[in-house]
Amino acid sequence: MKAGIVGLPNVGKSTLFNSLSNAKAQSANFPFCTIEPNVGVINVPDPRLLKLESLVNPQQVLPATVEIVDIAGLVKGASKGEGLGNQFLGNIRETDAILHVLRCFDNDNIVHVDGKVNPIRDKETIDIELQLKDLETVEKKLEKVKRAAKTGNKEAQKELATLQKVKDGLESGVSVRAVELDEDDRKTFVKPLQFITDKPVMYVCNVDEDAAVKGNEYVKLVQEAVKDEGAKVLTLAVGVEADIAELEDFEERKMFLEDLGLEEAGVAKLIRSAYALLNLQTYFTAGEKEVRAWTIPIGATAPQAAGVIHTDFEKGFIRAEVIKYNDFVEFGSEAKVKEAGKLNVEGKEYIVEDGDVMNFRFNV
Ligand SMILES: Nc1ncnc2c1ncn2[C@@H]1O[C@H](COP(=O)(O)OP(=O)(O)OP(=O)(O)O)[C@@H](O)[C@H]1O
Ligand SMILES: [Mg+2]
Repeated sequence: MKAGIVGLPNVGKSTLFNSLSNAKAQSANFPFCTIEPNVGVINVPDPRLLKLESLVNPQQVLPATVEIVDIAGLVKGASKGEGLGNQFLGNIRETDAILHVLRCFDNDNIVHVDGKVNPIRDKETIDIELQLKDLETVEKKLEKVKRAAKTGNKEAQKELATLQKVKDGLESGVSVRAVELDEDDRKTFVKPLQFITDKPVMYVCNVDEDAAVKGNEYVKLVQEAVKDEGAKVLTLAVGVEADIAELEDFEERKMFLEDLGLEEAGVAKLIRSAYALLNLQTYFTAGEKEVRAWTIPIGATAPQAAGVIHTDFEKGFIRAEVIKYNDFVEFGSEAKVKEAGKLNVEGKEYIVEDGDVMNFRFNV
């Protein structure tokens, strides 16, 4: 899974990137600080991993990971080559989800490229740029499809009609995800084009420390503005999150969070929300060598889950031994779970559930 961060220049994108990943991006108080995209890996925090570690005592623990891309800020006209963002929108096309950072804090020392803090206007500016980029994509594709449709090809005519709707929508400021389309047509003709505005989006309201828990007026405006989109709005004191991420010591982190009135780092919540946004879930493997979290789509079968570890596991899948996470914790070890008759043997049709502790049997 891969997520991309977008937003105006100087709104806290790289700061967010730094609070999420252990890669270090340059963040500073001037627009277009970021030029080349930053790519990092996020470890997905999961308290269940710590619990499994304490029970199994493995040589290593490997969390699930998400890749994250931080690009240059976008400005009005970015899609026409204004600023630096446009050339990097390609990096965003390759991601599975968008984190849209909105500046929701006042601070006269931090430059706002459009002069005044206004998250609603900022959001529109970015949306328009992303829509214009998608318009380019659909126009290019339409050229080809039109030719095929002229020859009388029925499928091409259907595709033409679908893409025309997308184009009309984009031209009137509607993101691809909000254009009304037949679900099958969307899957066949629209999904493969990887439109940026078709990706699930989460709005990250970057607030100052005082608003970390309750948000502020700007956040309320954002929530109101996007309520029909069904998109998630997250309030995050991004600057503070970056400071917390710097702390190595667990206790120190905890104290810092308590001072702010937070139970956990906001980025943990953000990552969980991103999982939900993408319909992803986690299963575990727990052996003496390693305890590890794996990411799979909700609804994945046992062989598909095995395939995330290795394609051979999927091809040669025989069966899976499954322990429910709660049973593992209750009985304390695989052997004890077995004794209690709580280890289930499952076949190819088994739909994996979040938190399953799995063992695969396969032929190579
Ligand atoms: N919540 C906040 N409160 C106060 N200052 C903040 C907050 N979030 C970020 N900043 C500051 O804003 C400045 C810009 O942050 P950052 O470099 O992350 O922006 P950016 O969106 O990546 O910009 P660019 O598009 O230019 O790369 C930095 O000085 C950062 O410390
Ligand atoms: Mg930056």
